[in-house]
Amino acid sequence: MVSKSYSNLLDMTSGDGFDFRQPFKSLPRVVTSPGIISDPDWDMRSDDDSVGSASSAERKIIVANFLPLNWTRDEAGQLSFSLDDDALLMQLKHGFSNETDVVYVGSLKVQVDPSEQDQVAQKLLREYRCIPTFLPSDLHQQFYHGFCKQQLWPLFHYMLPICLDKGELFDRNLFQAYVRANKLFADKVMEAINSDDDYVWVHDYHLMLLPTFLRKRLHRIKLGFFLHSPFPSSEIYRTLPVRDEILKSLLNADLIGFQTFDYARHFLSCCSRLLGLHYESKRGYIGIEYFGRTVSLKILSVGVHVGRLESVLKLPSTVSKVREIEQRYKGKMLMLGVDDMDIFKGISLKLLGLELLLERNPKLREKLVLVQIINPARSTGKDVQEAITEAVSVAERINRKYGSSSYKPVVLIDHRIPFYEKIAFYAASDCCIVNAVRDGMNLVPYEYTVCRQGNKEIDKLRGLDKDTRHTSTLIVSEFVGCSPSLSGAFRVNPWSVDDVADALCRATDLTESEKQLRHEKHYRYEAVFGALCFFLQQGFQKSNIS
Ligand SMILES: O=P(O)(O)OC[C@H]1O[C@@H](O)[C@H](O)[C@@H](O)[C@@H]1O
Repeated sequence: MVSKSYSNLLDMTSGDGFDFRQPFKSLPRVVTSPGIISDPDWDMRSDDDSVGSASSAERKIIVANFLPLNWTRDEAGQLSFSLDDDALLMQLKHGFSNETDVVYVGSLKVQVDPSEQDQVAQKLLREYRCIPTFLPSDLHQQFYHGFCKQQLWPLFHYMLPICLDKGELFDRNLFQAYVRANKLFADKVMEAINSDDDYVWVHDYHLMLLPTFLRKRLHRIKLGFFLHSPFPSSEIYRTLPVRDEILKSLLNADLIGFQTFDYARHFLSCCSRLLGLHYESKRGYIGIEYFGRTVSLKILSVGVHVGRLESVLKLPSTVSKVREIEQRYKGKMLMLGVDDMDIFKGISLKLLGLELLLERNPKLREKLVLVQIINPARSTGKDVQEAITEAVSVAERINRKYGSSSYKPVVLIDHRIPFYEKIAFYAASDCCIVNAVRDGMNLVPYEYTVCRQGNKEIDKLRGLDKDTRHTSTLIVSEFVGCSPSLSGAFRVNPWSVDDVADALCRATDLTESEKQLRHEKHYRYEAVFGALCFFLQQGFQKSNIS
């Protein structure tokens, strides 16, 4: 069945015939009959499309660019999949009750031949409750590597496209690919929706047009959107040629979640300055009136799953890795950086800070090591390649200047390492530094703090008793979302190499009791508030959407 509204959407994907700026007129928000929605104009599903039965348990449909799945292909070309327990989306599941049926919709990180897609889709649904979107590879390229990574990602991290010849300028073809991809995701979400009680929770900047497509097709949908990345100041956001389309689409959600108050504030400024909308703020609740609907805004900061980190920390492989790392760097202060390879992580600026520190403090040479773990880049852009080359070249220069045959001040680990090994590095490091020039939240400081608290096995390894107070030292850029919550960290302006070098220097000079106090401040926050944040993230509850 192709309804009138559906054909409009098809028009829109060809770049004309549909105006995103038309809001949806208010229809009654009351669900009149539980179960299958019967309004044919809004309900695009057929019975065959549905996943599960109408009487099944509460269902959350989590939509994200990538499914939380790892894949491998054997020599015969046979694909196999496994759940990626480390994926943030998997962590969200821990907050739902066992009765909740969680279904994921998203892309696979591997291209699947059309002849295999049905079989793979059935298997993934049956075994992992995952519904793959199977974007054609040219569409994925233009949507993800084009519009998302080259245009939205920089802008949302405050970088304006000023270089005309670098392919940074707004490209309407790439935007159309973004529209087409979002529509394909919407098709798959519609397959997953089974009843009016299902909640759809859309994640991140890749899918900002999904609320429009979904609201158009199922007006009474219960729809939340969570932005993992920053939402920039209105002065930056307003430069986006499709600013109204995206803003209005987000307003088609019932609930919009942001990592920090500042990002929500920027969003509100955009709504008021660009769309002339009013909002109401009362007792921690912010509501925007939008064509007869009230859209709620919430701060739902992502946190870490403390229990999961603790269970990995306990593994014998982790404990023996901690021992190995501590022996390798015995007698040296171990500093740690853990970043994805991305132009906004400030890795080279961090290294320049270290270089200045060693230049100014000869007595620290041979005494400290920075281990910088760099997860492989997801973006294929030239800018990322340049950032890698730059970081490697600064690290080599530092090692040439201040290293020796038995000492390297900088150790770059530029490949993915197993999760337990990362956890072991956290546990073994005296100091952790996050120097991003902009980042939505950044969970590294929280993971580091939990791991430094250690456990009985690690204390035993170090010959410590159960009353030992633990220590940790954090240096954190003031431009990352988690920064305001870390009152015991050295906050730095990552653009100031002097500032970074000073913070590194102060970190080398802390007394034991200062390190304990700073650690305890963060650990208390993490164990109590961090867990709360984590569950708030699950807080896409009935009360949030009336
Ligand atoms: O780099 P991608 O694939 O666009 O993914 C973006 C996301 O990457 C994650 O690693 C970050 O934790 C998120 O904050 C971010 O939004």
